[in-house]
Amino acid sequence: MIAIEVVGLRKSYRRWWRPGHEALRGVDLCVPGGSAFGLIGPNGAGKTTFIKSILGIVQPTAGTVRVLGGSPEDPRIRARIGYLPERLHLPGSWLAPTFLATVTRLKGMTPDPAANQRLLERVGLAEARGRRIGGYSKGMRQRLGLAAALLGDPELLILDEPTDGIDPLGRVEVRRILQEEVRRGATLFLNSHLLAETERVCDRVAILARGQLLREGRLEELSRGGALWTVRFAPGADAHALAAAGFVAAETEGLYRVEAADAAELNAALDKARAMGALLVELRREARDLEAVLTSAMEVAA
Ligand SMILES: Nc1ncnc2c1ncn2[C@@H]1O[C@H](COP(=O)(O)OP(=O)(O)OP(=O)(O)O)[C@@H](O)[C@H]1O
Repeated sequence: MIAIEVVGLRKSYRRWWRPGHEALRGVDLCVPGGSAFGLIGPNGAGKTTFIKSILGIVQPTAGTVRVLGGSPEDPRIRARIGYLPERLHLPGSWLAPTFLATVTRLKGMTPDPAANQRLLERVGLAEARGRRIGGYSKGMRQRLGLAAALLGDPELLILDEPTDGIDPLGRVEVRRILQEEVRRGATLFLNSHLLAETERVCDRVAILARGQLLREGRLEELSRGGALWTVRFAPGADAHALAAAGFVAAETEGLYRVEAADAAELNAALDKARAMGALLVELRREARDLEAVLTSAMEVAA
């Protein structure tokens, strides 16, 4: 099943006093059901516009959007989605249980006080349930927003910066909740500027910049694309000769790094090493972290 299918999505924000700004410039994207999908990109890339478009909050200028097999404007589809917006507007004079009960009703479900209490416990707000929301800290408001998104075990969770304002230990808890949701079978669509968070939670990633998709794919494939290899030779290898063949000695004895764009280049380098008596005992490609993947995608696009 495909959870989100977007074809040729464009969005121009028009203001009467200046020409329209094109926030999305022809985005095609397919998010498989059950995946944990991370959208990353620099400020102003169009990530929030993309999220609002797939939720039907923003009307696309062109293109088609299908979510859970239907239109995001269909209330029956919306009821199957849990959404945490980037900017939360919460009623300050309310208590958290009242807020959750109201959101439950708005989603067309019957409020279940016991289930909502468990949800507040799950997001770490059990002790704050008797306090007015207006007195909550930014992180607490964010936790409440997450609880609202989780109401009714939605099939698709769309979270825009879910850990914004949440302290480091709280982030670990949120990450655990997101992982539990994916294990339950929910599809997760996450926009986070914390790359380490996306890296830990998501199995697929898309990079958006200046309204266009630069890269998309499985995280392990995107991070594999590097040309750097770590090689271990058996003790006794001639370091000087290896250096001349392009093998740079690493911190640990016997370990070397070599750059090779493809299998042919790598094997040519290894043949040279073996010809000088070096015996290969270990070989692995250096994985790039998400920051390196993003940086290189941005450099290529520049
Ligand atoms: N309502 C709006 N009216 C006019 N321009 C807008 C509006 N919303 C967003 N934009 C513009 O569209 C572009 C994309 O904005 P968007 O908020 O989607 O980016 P983003 O990737 O979510 O950014 P950030 O990471 O900083 O939150 C920006 O240039 C922004 O100024």
